[in-house]
Order: sequence, then C-alpha cells, then structure tokens
Amino acid sequence: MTLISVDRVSFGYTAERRILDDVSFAMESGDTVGLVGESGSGKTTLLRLLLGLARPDSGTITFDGASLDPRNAAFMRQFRRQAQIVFQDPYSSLDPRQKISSIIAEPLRSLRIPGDHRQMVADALSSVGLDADAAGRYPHQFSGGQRQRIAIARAIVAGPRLLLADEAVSALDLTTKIRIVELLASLGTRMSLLFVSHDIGVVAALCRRIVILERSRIVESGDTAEVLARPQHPYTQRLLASVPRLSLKDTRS
Ligand SMILES: Nc1ncnc2c1ncn2[C@@H]1O[C@H](COP(=O)(O)OP(=O)(O)OP(=O)(O)O)[C@@H](O)[C@H]1O
Repeated sequence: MTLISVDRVSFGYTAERRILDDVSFAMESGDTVGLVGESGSGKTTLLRLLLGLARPDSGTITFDGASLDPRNAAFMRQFRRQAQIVFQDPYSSLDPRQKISSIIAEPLRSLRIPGDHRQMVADALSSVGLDADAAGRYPHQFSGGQRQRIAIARAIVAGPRLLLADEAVSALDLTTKIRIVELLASLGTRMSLLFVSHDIGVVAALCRRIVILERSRIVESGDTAEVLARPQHPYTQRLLASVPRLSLKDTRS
C-alpha cells in the first residue's frame, strides 16, 4: 500500500529560484527509502514539504491516500502522530533544561495522546537500547550516540508509521554511526523509514530503495542494490565513485 506519494512537486522559497523541480516518488508501507544528494540539492526542503511545514508551489503530496494540506488542522493533527523526524545534531535537538522523560514525552503531550506516558517513555527507551533510569537524567549526561537514541525515542514514542531521518547519523563517529544505523534498521521493520543523507554508503547499508536528487530534480531511483550495481545517471556514477561504502557485515566483526 502506498504510504507517501509525491506527484510532480515543485517548490521555491522565492519566486526566482526553484529548490525542487517536478519531483515525483512514492513510498510503500514498510519501505526503507534513502534520499541521497549533495549539499544544497533540496533534501531538507523536501522533508519540510513532507512534514507539511511548507506547501508545494505545484504538484501534490498524499499520505495514506489523503492530500497533505498544512491548512487542514484536523488532518495535520492526525498526520503529526503518524510521521515523526530525527534531525542531524543530537546536541542542539534536545532541550538541555529538560529531563529525558520530559523530552521523550513531548509528542505525547503536544498531540494529546492518552495513556500512561511514563510507561510509553519507558517502552521507547527500551526500543532504542537505553536503560529505564535514563528517564531521570539530563541531555548533558549522555554521549552524542546516546543523545541520538534519545531523539529517536522521542520520534517513535507516539507510534508513528513513518520515521523521517535528516542526516541522522552524519554527526557521529564511525562506530556510533554503525550502531545507530543498526538501530534504525531494526526500527525499519516496525515503521517506514525515509532516510535523508549525502552518504551513499550508509544508505546502501540501510535502505531497500534509493532516490537520487541532483540540484532540485530526481535523476534516478529504484532498488538500492540495483542502482548501486548499475547506476544509469552520470551524477549517480560520480557520487558512487567518490564515496566509500559502509558495510554492516564488514564492520560488525
Ligand atoms: N528558508 C530558506 N530560505 C531560502 N532558501 C533556503 C531556505 N532553506 C534552504 N534554502 C536553500 O535551498 C537550497 C536547498 O537547501 P536544502 O537544505 O533543502 O538542501 P539539502 O540537500 O538538505 O542540503 P544539506 O545536505 O546541506 O542539508 C539551498 O540552496 C539553500 O540555501
């Protein structure tokens, strides 16, 4: 079943410059999709549109068959529960004044989700591999990798169907990066994952499908293994030639 459908979407922050130009792709339920492109190609902008934080100038985005319209408050309330995001920098994305329990429970409060929030936070912590006693501590007491686990716990606590990750492992050292990629891979069995990265190696390790964005346009997409084995577009070929691959199998041993 199609979860997200992006159909001929164009967008610019100003009238003079298009940041996304006639972009189309679809994501099935349960899919792991890597959106790859160089800095400035429009990846974060596309995520902003997918979250309903901005509206396309033309084209449509649908979620679960319904048009994603930021002006439709009732739809957006439902949608926010179903789609959550993890950002790049685990240092700036967590409020240093709040305990971890409060940080992780934030979506439960803001989306007014009923139930035992304490238990939901404990479940989310367990899902990301952190001890329950982390709930009573503050962000500065954790490493970068642990902070990213906390950010992921916050993103999954409300049980989203779609997890968006914007360069979510780029700021981490290699060993930590591999652990977080493994965590995302395990979560990818429970929810759909759209993983935005300039790092084709990480996408190769994590994502079943890949979408390549070059300067506002999608130039290639398909099964990750196939695209990487036989890249058709010169941009994909250049990207592949310049980036070392990260293999989970090689690095686990
Ligand atoms: N709020 C904004 N107003 C005007 N221009 C913007 C705004 N945000 C981004 N841009 C421009 O849009 C283009 C695409 O930016 P975007 O952040 O989507 O790229 P990206 O592929 O995510 O890059 P990176 O990998 O560096 O994060 C860039 O040229 C950027 O300068």
